[in-house]
Amino acid sequence: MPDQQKLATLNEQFAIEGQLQFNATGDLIVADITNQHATASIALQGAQVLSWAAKRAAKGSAERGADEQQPLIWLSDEATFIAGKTIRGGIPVCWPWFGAHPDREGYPDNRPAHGFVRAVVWDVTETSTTAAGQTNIVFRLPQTQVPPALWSHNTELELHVSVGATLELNLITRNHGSETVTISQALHSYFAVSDINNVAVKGLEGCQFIDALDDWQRKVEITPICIDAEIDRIYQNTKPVCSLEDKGWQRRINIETNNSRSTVVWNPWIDKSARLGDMGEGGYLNMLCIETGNIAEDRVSIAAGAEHCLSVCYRIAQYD
Ligand SMILES: O=P(O)(O)OC[C@H]1O[C@H](O)[C@H](O)[C@@H](O)[C@@H]1O
Repeated sequence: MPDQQKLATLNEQFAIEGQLQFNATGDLIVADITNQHATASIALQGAQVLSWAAKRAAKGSAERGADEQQPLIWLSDEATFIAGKTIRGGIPVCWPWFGAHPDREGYPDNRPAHGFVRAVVWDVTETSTTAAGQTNIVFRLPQTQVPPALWSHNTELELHVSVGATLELNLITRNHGSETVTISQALHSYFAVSDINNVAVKGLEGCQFIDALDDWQRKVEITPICIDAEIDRIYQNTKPVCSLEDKGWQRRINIETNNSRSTVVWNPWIDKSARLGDMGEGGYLNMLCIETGNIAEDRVSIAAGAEHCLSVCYRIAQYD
């Protein structure tokens, strides 16, 4: 159970009647959002979006619900909501490094994969609504959650989430120090799919990728990507739009990005799912990660006093 006093204070300060409320899920506090467009939930731990689903079109309307309410985001049946433990699914924030720490040599193994911000509790600093009926929430990483042994730079990190007819995320890194800071980062979105055998990723054709499953070799993508085995690739210098086509659910998810040069495509398939242990029975069949970020050669340098905003907008469209 989370701290009841903290939960009450959050609701007093930031709840929006009929739209946004803070609730307990396991050990964690979650912001539950509902508005005319969609429902969503976001854990304060990691500022991790856990769900988003569009609302059905009004009854009697000729317009078909954009996706017939299939969820956008996949969350494992075996996800746990335990303080300090990463949650399998949703949209984890990977920062200030993606994957293993870049300086693996000589460090004890206490540098968590994908950085340290996904397993700590963020503050809520602002909630609001817009005339178009969107609900916005801003999270900030508290300085007290930055382990100096892992990150000694004077930076500030915020995640702005907008829940409306689309789901939008803006990850802002501000460099308050006196030296340039270099980060790699990703919004590690797990998408729900009807069946992994029904999907294709389009828009990465022509891009170079690093194949993490083939000795980190550099290769070039030729065709849209269909998945029938484990896949773990970091596409570099990608375009600002790619899409996930799902024949089973007759929908396309457009992934529109800004200030993102890398796209990761990941599905652990059978053996790695067994190793991970929290994917759920057959979970790999119903998810695909397409992650928006800046990784490897695409990592970002932020000058003293400057800021960087990594943005993504997920939009559900008809399958064609
Ligand atoms: O198990 P995690 O630390 O959450 O990482 C899950 C996955 O994240 C990314 O997609 C990486 O490319 C994969 O190599 C990794 O297995």
